[in-house]
Amino acid sequence: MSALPVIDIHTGAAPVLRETVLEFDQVAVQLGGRQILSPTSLKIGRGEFITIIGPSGCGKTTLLRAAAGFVRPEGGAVLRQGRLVGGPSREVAFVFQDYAHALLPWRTVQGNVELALEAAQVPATERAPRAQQVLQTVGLAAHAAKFPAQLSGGMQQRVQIARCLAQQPELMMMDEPFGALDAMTREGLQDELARLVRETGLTVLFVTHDLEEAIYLADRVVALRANPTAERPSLARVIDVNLPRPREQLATKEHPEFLRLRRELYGYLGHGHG
Ligand SMILES: Nc1ncnc2c1ncn2[C@@H]1O[C@H](COP(=O)(O)OP(=O)(O)OP(=O)(O)O)[C@@H](O)[C@H]1O
Repeated sequence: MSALPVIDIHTGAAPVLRETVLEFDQVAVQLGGRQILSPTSLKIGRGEFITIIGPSGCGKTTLLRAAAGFVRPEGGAVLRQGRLVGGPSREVAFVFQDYAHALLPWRTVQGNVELALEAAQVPATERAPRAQQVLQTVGLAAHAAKFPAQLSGGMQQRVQIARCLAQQPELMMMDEPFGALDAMTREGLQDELARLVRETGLTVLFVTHDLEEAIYLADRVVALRANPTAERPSLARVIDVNLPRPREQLATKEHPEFLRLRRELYGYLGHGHG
């Protein structure tokens, strides 16, 4: 099993080796007769937080869908733990931007979380305590009996995240999960997610249009390019974010390294250079 050298920014200890959990090996995807992803290679280590940025339509969602086995590449391969990804698996959870449609409105918060446990054929008697435990983790234990429509957008998104955690996935794919939320709620959820990832050791691929969010959350930021060609492939940049953790909204975003990264990546969100 290959491994990536990584500086352990949590402890400041000597470089550690991370086992590769997901590998894109020359992955190429065409949709509607158009090349969306040109051959893209990337190795992702266990517990890494990868954010993906790039202009609209450059294939960010497509990359997540290929990783989850929803899209079959016509070139190259996606490997999970060294094994070819042939289709969807419970080891990979998906969090969508549109929480309102992701949750079942006629089920309570707890009922929505239990859905993941039903799908995994967890015995009925174990479902309630496990759902309650996950709801505790995301701070929603007191709201277990409510219905989604009785919750704020941020809380509904936490229910969706709780449902994914209940699935006990290895990888979490998050497609602009906080895109529809107001700035305050969004920042709160960013910090909560960073904590959850630290505690669970989950590996996350997170698509966002928000450059600050991308840097704030990431161990590495992956910048994709639209309309790839042989000379200008999909993978524009992969940038290490060596900001200390745990991060803080004000202190981290004022850190000189944060500002340097922000300047460096600005061009890749359609501001002219890419
Ligand atoms: N099933 C499909 N058939 C044909 N074309 C598709 C299909 N799915 C996506 N596309 C096209 O592929 C391109 C990449 O889509 P994708 O959703 O991956 O981009 P994205 O970078 O996530 O975009 P956005 O930032 O706007 O969400 C887009 O031009 C989209 O219209």
